[in-house]
Amino acid sequence: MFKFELLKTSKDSKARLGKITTNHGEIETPIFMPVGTRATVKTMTPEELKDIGAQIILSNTYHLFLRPGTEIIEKAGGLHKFMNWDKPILTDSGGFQVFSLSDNRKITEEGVHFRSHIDGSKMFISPEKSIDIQNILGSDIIMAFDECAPYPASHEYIDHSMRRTLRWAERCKNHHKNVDNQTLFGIIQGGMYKDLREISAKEMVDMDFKGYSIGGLSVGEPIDLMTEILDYTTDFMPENKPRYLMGVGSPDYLFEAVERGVDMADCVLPTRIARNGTVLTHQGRIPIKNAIYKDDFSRLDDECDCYTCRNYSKAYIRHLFNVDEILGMRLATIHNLYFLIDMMKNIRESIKGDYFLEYKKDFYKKYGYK
Ligand SMILES: CC(C)(C)OC(=O)NCc1c[nH]c2nc(N)[nH]c(=O)c12
Ligand SMILES: [Zn+2]
Repeated sequence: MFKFELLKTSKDSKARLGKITTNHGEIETPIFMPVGTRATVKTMTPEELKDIGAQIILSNTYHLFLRPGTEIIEKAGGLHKFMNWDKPILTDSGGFQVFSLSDNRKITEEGVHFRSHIDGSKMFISPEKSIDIQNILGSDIIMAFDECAPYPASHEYIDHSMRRTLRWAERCKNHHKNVDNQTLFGIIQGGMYKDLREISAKEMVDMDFKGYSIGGLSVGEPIDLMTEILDYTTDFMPENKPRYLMGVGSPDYLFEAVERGVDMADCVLPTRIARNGTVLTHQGRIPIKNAIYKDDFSRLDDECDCYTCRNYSKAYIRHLFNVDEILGMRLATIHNLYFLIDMMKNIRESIKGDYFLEYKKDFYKKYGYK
């Protein structure tokens, strides 16, 4: 089953509070979703994810199709069982990954021919194939197969790509049968062109999906351009359906997205930068490997009460990174994910109490944003 309840919309911005109900549990929005591309949120156990408050995680059609392959996951009884995660899972459709991971790919009306980035073997994914794979994975929310167009790109290229993505979305909708257990979201494309974003949004809304993603943003464009296109696009999206901004996950991008009416976001940022020792704190990012922390016995962030901050010092975590100990990556990941998940909890509280814009201003000032 799938239900989205819009609980409150702010008076002084488009920020809103919602609740999504799925077969595997409820999701309070706005929400940040940790990315577990290959059936694991890197370095974290499911128990640790629950402990930091993760409500839903992402996984990826393209990567799991390549390894371990759908046969193994089917035999395991689906992705929830395979990875021992009994809360909601959202899978991305693989389109984006094909475009960003594999070279010498060929896009045709039928689908995308590409070579596996693992062993170079010839592969093919179509809208129908993507739906079939996601059906085997058994994720609660699945994505239409789209082309996430490169940035920058000409109006002509984006127009052509966006219209093909619309035709692919239609094919996904027609092919998707498991509607009771899996909910298909359409993905709005259109690059940085408002006219194309409007066409994509209106056509997608006409196809009546249960939720909509905004794709093709945070692809390297300046944040002001991202927020301008996002602000324009959300106005064409139905109030009573979730809005999911893909690939967004630094604190400022999340605040800007929520302010413009976005309910869901995902990004590898917090987990990826944690593994190379960049820690998110309320005073901005800190490079924990830096020697200045070698005898600093304070916690990573004096306002954080995550497992890492309650039990370890900067000096210890810097030591772990310095001698390449895996625990360092784990402790930094726990903290970075908790930081964003807790920030989103505070954002939900601020919308509830009608002080979202004030909270954003305070956060930006402390963090060092403009
Ligand atoms: C470069 C990063 C990953 C930061 O952002 C984007 O590319 N943002 C766009 C994006 C992320 N994930 C997607 N999945 C799909 N199906 N389509 C998309 O457009 C995207
Ligand atoms: Zn912490």
